[in-house]
Amino acid sequence: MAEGLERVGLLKHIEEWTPATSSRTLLPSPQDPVLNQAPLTVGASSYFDFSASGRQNAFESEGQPDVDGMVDVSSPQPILGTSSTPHNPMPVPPRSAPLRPTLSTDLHSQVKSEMIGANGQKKQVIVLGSGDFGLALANRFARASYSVLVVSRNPSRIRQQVREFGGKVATTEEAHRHEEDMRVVVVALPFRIMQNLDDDSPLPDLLEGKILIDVSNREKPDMDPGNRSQAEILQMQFPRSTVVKAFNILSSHTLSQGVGGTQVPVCGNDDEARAVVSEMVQDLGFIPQDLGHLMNAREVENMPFVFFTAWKPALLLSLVIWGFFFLITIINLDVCLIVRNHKTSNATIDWSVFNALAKDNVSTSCASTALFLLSLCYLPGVLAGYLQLFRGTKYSEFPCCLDRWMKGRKQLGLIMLFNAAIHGVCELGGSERIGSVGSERIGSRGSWRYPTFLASGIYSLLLACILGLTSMRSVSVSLTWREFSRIQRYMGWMVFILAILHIVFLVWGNFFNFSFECYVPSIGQLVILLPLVTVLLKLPLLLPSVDTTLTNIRLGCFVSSAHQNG
Ligand SMILES: NC(=O)C1=CN([C@@H]2O[C@H](COP(=O)(O)OP(=O)(O)OC[C@H]3O[C@@H](n4cnc5c(N)ncnc54)[C@H](OP(=O)(O)O)[C@@H]3O)[C@@H](O)[C@H]2O)C=CC1
Ligand SMILES: [Cu+2]
Repeated sequence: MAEGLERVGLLKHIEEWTPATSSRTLLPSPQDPVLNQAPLTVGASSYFDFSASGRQNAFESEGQPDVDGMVDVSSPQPILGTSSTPHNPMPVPPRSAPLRPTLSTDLHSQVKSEMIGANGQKKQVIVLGSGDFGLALANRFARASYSVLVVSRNPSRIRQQVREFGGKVATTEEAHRHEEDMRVVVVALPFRIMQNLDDDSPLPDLLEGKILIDVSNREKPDMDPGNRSQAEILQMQFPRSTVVKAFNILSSHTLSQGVGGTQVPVCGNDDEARAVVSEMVQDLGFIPQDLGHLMNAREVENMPFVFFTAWKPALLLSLVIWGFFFLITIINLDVCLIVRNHKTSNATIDWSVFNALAKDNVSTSCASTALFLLSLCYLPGVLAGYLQLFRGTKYSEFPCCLDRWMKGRKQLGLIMLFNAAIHGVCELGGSERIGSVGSERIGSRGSWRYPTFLASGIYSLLLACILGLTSMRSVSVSLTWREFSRIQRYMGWMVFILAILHIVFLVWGNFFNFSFECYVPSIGQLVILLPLVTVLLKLPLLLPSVDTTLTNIRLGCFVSSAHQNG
């Protein structure tokens, strides 16, 4: 083995201990072809992709969602990937400690020139294992013009398939004999197989001294953050190789569908090896997210187990709000009607009022929830504005609850749209209450209030749909930063104001009627309160002098000497 290494000139390099230096996020520029591959479905975060985009959406247009205030909304940001820095999912541990034996810079240049194709030749990679993931990855590399060698125990089984996408197949022994100059190996074998290699397995010889890309995932999440990652265990098993964790958050389906644009965490102890792998990630149309030390693979291996984490608080809150309004509609519109009828005519209870429960009550609850959630999208931005004015800077963190609230706005916004859409569709069929109860409130169909009430609701919903559409990555990439931010900010507020008007026309004349017929205020009175508070709080921020100060703060200027001194 040592002879083999000397022959390929590696042994003298791999003895070196090179401390890693800096962590770096390899993000493409807005001009990067990767970004312009439209339309890309972005892994798990497709549809209205507020989350992965570095841009702010309508529900984040104020108060700088980049909570630490390091991203300036006034200057163009790369469309994808900016979120990796402010929203880095894990802390990168200090990088000062000496690490494992790593590839030296010389070796890296050698690897790069041979593998990255600096001399005009094809970039090369070995994929170990011909399972679903191994073959999907090999295919993807071949499509990115790599020279791919798939190493299998049974090459004849997959030869035809691999040939079709332009790859080669070999056994481990053949690969070791003929492909010694291929420096990067993707280990696409189940982890337990790597742990139970036979003593006479030829694999260690093949992997010796190479960059090993560990794509393995755990079978269940690791609850103990102190436990070593599979990548670290692999590194211990092959101390003369350089292990880099990457690609594990993708699925074989994503790879074979040609989907790109997803952020792929890359971590390993060697800076240069990470750079090589990051470049490979980029070549496949993904966005490398350099997470530094291999220790971070502990978190990275847990990522595939994350299940709607970001959505849980927003969904729970929306459900509570919806349930509350549903209860109010039942009391206000149904029970109240029964009691009133019973009192006036002493007739038997008319259960037929509940006939509209499934449609009209649901529709009203959805409308109320939508407006309430819309207020919750804008209120934190307004509060953040006051906080920034008070502090005189954007370079300070928001309190924890405000921070989490701001980060949850994208989810709240989408749930708002969902509720508004249900309301819109339900009302398409006509509401019995518009004809009966509604006519008392909004006036007869001939009056100006009824069509204005309808129009404000319809326009609000349509604009909200446009907002949602422009937040889709495939649409947003076709807009400049300025276009995007203007649409999101101004259209967002238009949606909000129109939705408020929709309710104002509904409760017109009855807003100050506090008779509380069934001991609860009307649904209109309840639902309008928070939006009004939000708008009233917003108004002082629009005063020219306040607006200028706030704009300066958001451009990064300090306007408070107190803060500067502090
Ligand atoms: N499937 C997916 O979507 C994803 C998978 N991963 C990770 O990728 C790795 C591979 O996954 P996947 O392709 O689904 O796994 P599979 O079980 O489908 O394939 C693994 C391959 O390993 C080889 N193999 C199996 N047993 C042995 C053995 N005893 N000795 C040597 N080689 C063996 C086989 O290839 P051959 O017969 O050619 O030797 C087999 O096809 C795993 O670590 C997994 O966690 C990560 C992200 C997503
Ligand atoms: Cu409505």
